[in-house]
Amino acid sequence: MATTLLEPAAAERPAVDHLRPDQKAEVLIQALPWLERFAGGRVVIKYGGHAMVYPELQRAFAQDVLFLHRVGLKPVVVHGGGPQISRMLGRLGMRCEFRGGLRVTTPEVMDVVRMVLTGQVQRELVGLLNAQVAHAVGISGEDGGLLRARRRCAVVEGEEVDVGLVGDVVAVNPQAVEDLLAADRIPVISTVAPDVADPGHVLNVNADTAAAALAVALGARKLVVLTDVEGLYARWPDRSSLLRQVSVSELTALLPRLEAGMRPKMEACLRAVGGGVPQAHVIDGRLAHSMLLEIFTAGHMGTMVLPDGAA
Ligand SMILES: Nc1ncnc2c1ncn2[C@@H]1O[C@H](COP(=O)(O)OP(=O)(O)O)[C@@H](O)[C@H]1O
Ligand SMILES: CC(=O)N[C@@H](CCC(=O)OP(=O)(O)O)C(=O)O
Repeated sequence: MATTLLEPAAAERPAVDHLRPDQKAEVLIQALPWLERFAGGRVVIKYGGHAMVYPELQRAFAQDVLFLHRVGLKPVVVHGGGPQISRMLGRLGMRCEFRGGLRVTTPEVMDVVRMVLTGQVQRELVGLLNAQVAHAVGISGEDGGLLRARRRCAVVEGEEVDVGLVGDVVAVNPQAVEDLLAADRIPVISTVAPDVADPGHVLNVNADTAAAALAVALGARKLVVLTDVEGLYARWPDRSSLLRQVSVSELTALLPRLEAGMRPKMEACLRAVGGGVPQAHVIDGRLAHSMLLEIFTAGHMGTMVLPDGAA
């Protein structure tokens, strides 16, 4: 019989079968308060390119999103694809450069970014989510006026550096996403956005940044950012310095010392929590089902960013 995303083959179940019946029941009982707390709530999930490299992790991610949807939450997926864009640039013999965590984006690179994000990564993700029941619908920041962006610089050693056609989100019109949520769909969003200063052209928006702007505009209960580390380390790469919880003020103080990829992520968490999202999390996408564990169990995963005074 064909295996579906929600119903794995019996051979794939031993991870649960080693539990005693009372332990299995306990897992279900413990999830109940979290199911109640987040029922009907919107959760914006940023699925990073590094977290989607292995097929079994992609499958676990899809199962988690479908689980959230099935139990009555409203998941909204914002996907990255940095490694996938870099691979395509390499295949095309084009230059690939990052400054301050942002890709240096020439007009030629922008064509590749748009093609890979909306034409490849988004398509594959929607296909994966729709393998069993077709709830997922892919859209990009260009569709229905969803995102508008303005060109921004990167900050390298305190200096502003031009990175070309890179944008920061300055306006969100969430109506297209609202329509999909009202129809019980799972929106899957690529982060290419028209330039407010030049609407005929598009800008490359970091997916963390876009996820934060969308979480605020949608009134999300949580922003969950999946990446390829356990969370935020206070003294990277010292693995004993993982921060389980950090306040907005603490993170603001830490931000100038953060390197490359982690900087846009933590800026995004600050933006989300500063904009009224109660919690933002950076969790390990290499751990299968980390998102379910984060949302439905006590003792959260990764790093949680909270407003000042909420700890
Ligand atoms: N303080 C830090 N804590 C954790 N990771 C860090 C830190 N500083 C830099 N990093 C790097 O940031 C990377 C995550 O960012 P990135 O590669 O852009 O991921 P993604 O593709 O998920 O957006 C980690 O793999 C790690 O190498
Ligand atoms: C401006 C900028 O850097 N844009 C990113 C967009 C994709 C992204 O953010 O992907 P991840 O989440 O996988 O890193 C890029 O071109 O790689």
